[in-house]
Amino acid sequence: MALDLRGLSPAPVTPFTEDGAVDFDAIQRLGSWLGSIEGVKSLVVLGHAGEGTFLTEEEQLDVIRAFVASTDGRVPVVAGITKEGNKTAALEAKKAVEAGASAGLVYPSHGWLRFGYQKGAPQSRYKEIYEESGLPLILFQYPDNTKATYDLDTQLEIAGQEGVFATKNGVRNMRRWYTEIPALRAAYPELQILSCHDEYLLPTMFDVDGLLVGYGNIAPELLVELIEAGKAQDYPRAHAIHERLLPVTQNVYHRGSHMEGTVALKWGLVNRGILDHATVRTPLLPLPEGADIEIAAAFAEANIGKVTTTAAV
Ligand SMILES: N[C@@H](CC=O)C(=O)O
Repeated sequence: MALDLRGLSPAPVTPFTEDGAVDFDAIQRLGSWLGSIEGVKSLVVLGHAGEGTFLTEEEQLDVIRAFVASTDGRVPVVAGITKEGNKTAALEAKKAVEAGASAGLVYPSHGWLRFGYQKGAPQSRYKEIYEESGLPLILFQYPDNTKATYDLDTQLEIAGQEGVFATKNGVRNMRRWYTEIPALRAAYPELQILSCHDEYLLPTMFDVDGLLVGYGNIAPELLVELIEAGKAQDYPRAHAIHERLLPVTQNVYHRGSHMEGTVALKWGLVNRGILDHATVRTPLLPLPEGADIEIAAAFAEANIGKVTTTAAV
């Protein structure tokens, strides 16, 4: 029975202490709060929002364990699998299983971003990772404007492989979205389709089973509602949620680069009362002066306040 991600899968940040170590107390606060929200189906760690590739291998495994422990194992943890070679990625997945991960989000091999991929290579990556680790896998579709975006045939072949049960789609090209999502659905009705278009979720909400997003760190309650509205094909309700979120979306995701979004997410969590500060690891840099004040104003405008559940404090 495949893991059910038909709802919200936030990609939690990795909190750090002010001197740069992984902050396990903050992971406990963040994970237990997110995991307590109805509609949250998994926590996806070690992705971009989680600064996964900025952690040592030992820290990566500790982070998986800590997020599993934060919900007493009730909410499955999905681990980002990011190593460049198939063999190294497969071993990474195997260790993630040992640390308690229930599924893996497989990133494209980094070099493909610059050079593109050989036909068949992405399929071999998923196959080798699954064969070595047995970890159920999520197909990760990168944006159309990168060379690591998979054409439809490649996606269909990966989606049909043993062990692949979901896709996280961030293609950011609606022409492709409108043809490729229906084609994936028609070929594999059981494939779980998740959008990750953090910076403009609304247009994708009516075709998906859920969201796998960094945005889920800071406004999980409203995103769960947005998913429900999308599934009900209730455009006015979805649009109203989008409008309410807009100041936050603009201040977190409509920034200079998507990388800044991760830093902004941490400021968002400061506003929610989950983090005390927004320390990140380089090459991420602090946001320009004043951004924290603008983010706080955006949360106030959207009427998103501090978390009050006892699990979080
Ligand atoms: N929304 C982003 C998050 C990065 O992992 C994406 O499109 O993948």
